[in-house]
Amino acid sequence: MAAAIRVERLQKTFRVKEKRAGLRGSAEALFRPVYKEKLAVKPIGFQVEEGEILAFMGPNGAGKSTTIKMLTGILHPTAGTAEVLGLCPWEERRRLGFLVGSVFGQKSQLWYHLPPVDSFELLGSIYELPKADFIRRRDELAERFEITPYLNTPVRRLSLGERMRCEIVAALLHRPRVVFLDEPTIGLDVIVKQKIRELILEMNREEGTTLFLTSHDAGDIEQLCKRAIVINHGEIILDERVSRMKREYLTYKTIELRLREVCVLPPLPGVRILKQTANGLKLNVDTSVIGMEEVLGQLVACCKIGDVTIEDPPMEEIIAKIYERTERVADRPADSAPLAGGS
Ligand SMILES: Nc1ncnc2c1ncn2[C@@H]1O[C@H](COP(=O)(O)OP(=O)(O)OP(=O)(O)O)[C@@H](O)[C@H]1O
Repeated sequence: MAAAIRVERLQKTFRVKEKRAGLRGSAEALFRPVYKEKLAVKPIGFQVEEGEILAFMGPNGAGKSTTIKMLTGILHPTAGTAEVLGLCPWEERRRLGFLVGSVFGQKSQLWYHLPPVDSFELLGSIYELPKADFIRRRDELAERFEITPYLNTPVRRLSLGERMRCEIVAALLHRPRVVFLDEPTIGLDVIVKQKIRELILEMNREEGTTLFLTSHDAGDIEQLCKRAIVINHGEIILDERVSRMKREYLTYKTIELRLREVCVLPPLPGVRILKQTANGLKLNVDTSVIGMEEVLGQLVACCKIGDVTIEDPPMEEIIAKIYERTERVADRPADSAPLAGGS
């Protein structure tokens, strides 16, 4: 399989003004600014195969967006090389634009006061799509992403989930071979998140699109990706198959229940009660010990449930576990198995 994305020793340093304390410090900084270097992305390297869905995950400020911006040609790196579909993103940005798409969960590419159909029209012209092809593609995507009813509604009146589906359609109009999705499910509720994930998977299956996905959400990674790269402080700390990651780092979930009456849960191995009130129960489930189906089955059998939410461990905890294990591996003899399994 060919590589869709190839990155070698890619690095980005920002020059930032140093902050100084107090009023006097602020005045001095205004007239005699002192700059310092901020290493946002340390030299990193990886490859993404064509048709692969790669999760690029990490906590706030880890360097995910900076990496995506370099791979889409928005930012020039300080050093290193990258190729996306054989093109250098920052030198051949225009050509690359015809081959890749991007969705930024926190930044819209749709005109806020206009209906999506107008933004699509404009994008169709930018991508030089022949009129008939454009209309066929737009209508096919609108149907698949179930946005036909909102095509003529101004974006400002759409819910976040509706807008996100329109954003993805906008990114796919020109049949890109690689799509960068930066936090595509941020701020969405569980059901809408699930829908967006299904649509993303369908797009990969049906069109063979390579997907580069950043997310804080362990659920996105578990459900969408086979491989994940974890970045922290601008450095890749893990490049691993998601199945293995799930076994080693995503080993618990939190279940929160709203109850209609008091519930007495029998002791279950791997299940710890975090909090219990007359009408609520919060549990920690170690999924390496007990399956979620079994726990949910027991809960349904024993309790009158009003509502249930299931949460993945926060990213910070996953990172802490990775470091913990890295340290343990570093203590092992040199001939033992490496931490990063790659793809
Ligand atoms: N234009 C910029 N000028 C100076 N520093 C920047 C700039 N853009 C990003 N940074 C810094 O670089 C580091 C990496 O930022 P980046 O936005 O890539 O992180 P991220 O992993 O995408 O985080 P988040 O999940 O919060 O979006 C951060 O410390 C950030 O403050």
